[in-house]
Amino acid sequence: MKRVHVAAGVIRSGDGHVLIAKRSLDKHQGGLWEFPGGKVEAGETAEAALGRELAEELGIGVTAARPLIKITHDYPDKQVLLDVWEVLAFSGEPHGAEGQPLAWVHPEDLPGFSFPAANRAIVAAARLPDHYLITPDHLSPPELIGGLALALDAGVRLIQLRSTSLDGLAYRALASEVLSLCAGRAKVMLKGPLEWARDFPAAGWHLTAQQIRQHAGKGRPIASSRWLAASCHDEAEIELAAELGVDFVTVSPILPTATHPDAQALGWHRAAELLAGFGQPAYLLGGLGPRDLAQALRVGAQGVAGIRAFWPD
Ligand SMILES: Nc1nc2c([nH]c(=O)n2[C@H]2C[C@H](O)[C@@H](COP(=O)(O)OP(=O)(O)OP(=O)(O)O)O2)c(=O)[nH]1
Ligand SMILES: [Mg+2]
Repeated sequence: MKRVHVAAGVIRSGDGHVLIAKRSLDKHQGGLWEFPGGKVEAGETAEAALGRELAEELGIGVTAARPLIKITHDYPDKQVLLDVWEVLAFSGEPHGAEGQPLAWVHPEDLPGFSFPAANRAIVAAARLPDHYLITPDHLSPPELIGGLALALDAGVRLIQLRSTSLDGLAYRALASEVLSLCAGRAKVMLKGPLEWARDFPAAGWHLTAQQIRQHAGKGRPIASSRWLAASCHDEAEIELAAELGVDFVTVSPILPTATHPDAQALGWHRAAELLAGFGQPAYLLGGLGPRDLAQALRVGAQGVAGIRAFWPD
């Protein structure tokens, strides 16, 4: 079976709602909601197909878009490559030009809609920002809270609270404080023993590579309503993370870093290869800063993650 290349767009309103459309019953995956788009024609680029399909289906003109995620999925009757773009700017007012129902949905409400099976990663990607802040180590809790408050004001929306220099009790106390600070403003990912997860229902969990290996074959360790992420460094870890059903990963180190000068950096090319086979959002980490975002998006990542380059001074 030949894989069908599809271009689809995540379109946002001024107040951050996302546009979805209902597929007509006579179509493949009919009756389910979709991100508007359609098949890439022979000789056409995905970006051109996106513009053509959104003009045909919604009557809008796409003026700026950037890659969001690529998903390879095999339905029993069809193989697709969904090439999903974030539409950054468009002209016109979207309407169902083919009679299809439309809905503007808050990103956090997307999981409540019925989409084709391939769309799980698109929904995750549409809800995640393009920067993942990992807190620096060796800061006192008050310094950390102060820095996080500045980061929130600067627009950070996804935060991993690292723990290595604190004992369990102090980390848990800090985690509670960070969760109150970030409530309604940023998603917080905690790290630590999974037994702690039930005590922090508002937090997602970020697994270490060692935890992915320990949980291999045991299925997703926390409820699917919560964010689950993992730190990956090679293909084997990415595969184990995918089997566990993680929502996103970090992949590192991309470039050599001052703190790990001897670690073998993956480089951009290898990062692209690793991401092509994954199909969930991935943040690239290690020696990168906000200036590397465009390159990270080009190799198929959701965005960039970092510690120093992202921490407000
Ligand atoms: N547009 C879109 N297609 C999706 C999504 N998820 C998903 O599995 N698909 C699948 C369903 C279809 O098999 C294929 C898209 O084809 P399509 O029916 O939209 O193609 P088209 O707009 O060119 O329509 P047509 O001319 O064939 O009627 O991708 C999604 O979110 N958006
Ligand atoms: Mg279509």
